[in-house]
Amino acid sequence: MSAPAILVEDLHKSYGTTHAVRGIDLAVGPGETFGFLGPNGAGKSTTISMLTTLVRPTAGRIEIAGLDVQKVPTRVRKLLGLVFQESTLDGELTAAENLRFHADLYAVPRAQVKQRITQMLQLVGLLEREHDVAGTFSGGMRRRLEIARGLLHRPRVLFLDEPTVGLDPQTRNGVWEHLRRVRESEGTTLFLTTHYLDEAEQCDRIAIIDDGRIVAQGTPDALKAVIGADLVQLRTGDDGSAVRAVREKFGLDAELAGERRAGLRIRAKDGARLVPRLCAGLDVPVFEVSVTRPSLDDVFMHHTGRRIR
Ligand SMILES: Nc1ncnc2c1ncn2[C@@H]1O[C@H](COP(=O)(O)OP(=O)(O)OP(=O)(O)O)[C@@H](O)[C@H]1O
Repeated sequence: MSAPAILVEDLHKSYGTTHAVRGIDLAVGPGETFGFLGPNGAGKSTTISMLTTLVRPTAGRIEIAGLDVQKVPTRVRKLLGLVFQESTLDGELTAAENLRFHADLYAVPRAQVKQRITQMLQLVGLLEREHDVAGTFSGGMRRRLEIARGLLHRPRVLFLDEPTVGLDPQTRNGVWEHLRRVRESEGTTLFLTTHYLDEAEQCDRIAIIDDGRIVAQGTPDALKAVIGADLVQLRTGDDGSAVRAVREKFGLDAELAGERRAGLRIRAKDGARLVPRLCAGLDVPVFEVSVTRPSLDDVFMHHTGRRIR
């Protein structure tokens, strides 16, 4: 059996009295897309910096494709591709020149460089901009060029720290379309940090990180299944008696939404089926109904008591 692409055991990092990472364990399989989801300051960047040999852990162990990051950092670095929050492209070089510079740094065999650059630019949809200066590229194009560059030397793992932060939703979708193609055609393991819920949804598995600890880990569906039920929200003519009726007639867990006249909330397995029965069975007028499936934000709330933002 091949070694996990990433193996982390009891990882810690302190900066003076700030305990940024407080004992993280995880294993990511080859070819998997793994997301690290958490709010600002949760410890995502610190973790990714340790995984990529840029920051020394205070304690713990990291292996990339079976190699110990602290014992053989130089060998590990060759197995990694990096896309960081801040662009590190040279704006005065063309797209192809940026990639060629990287190919030299990573000693990509000369005979392969030209073809590999063409392949990667094609993969991220930038082949026709090959000879344009990177400084003229939009934010989304720059990010795609960085992804191409990160993959050029065929890394085992491509690390992406907040790969679409600051991009508008449409551009973010575009970047993800290309990341999906990367998964399919290159089979690279992707490890990314994000505080966007929709981005986390794209991952095979995610770890939810808060205050330096992983509070939950699994596939997005499995994590949402822990919440177990849809949220049905109603606004009625008399929310108090509606809550009592839902409990007595339907045997369901209902509560007032908080403020006066803010409605009531019911957790139920199949919200859409419940709604017509509720409307028919309640003796008070129903003004508004909504059914929400559990989101990763609900999962975050469930484990931390807070919203991700
Ligand atoms: N070089 C450093 N020196 C001191 N404290 C640091 C350093 N880097 C990070 N920290 C602290 O460690 C904690 C975790 O920060 P980190 O940047 O890893 O979080 P994050 O989840 O990546 O958040 P963001 O998305 O805002 O980057 C924070 O309290 C931060 O202030």
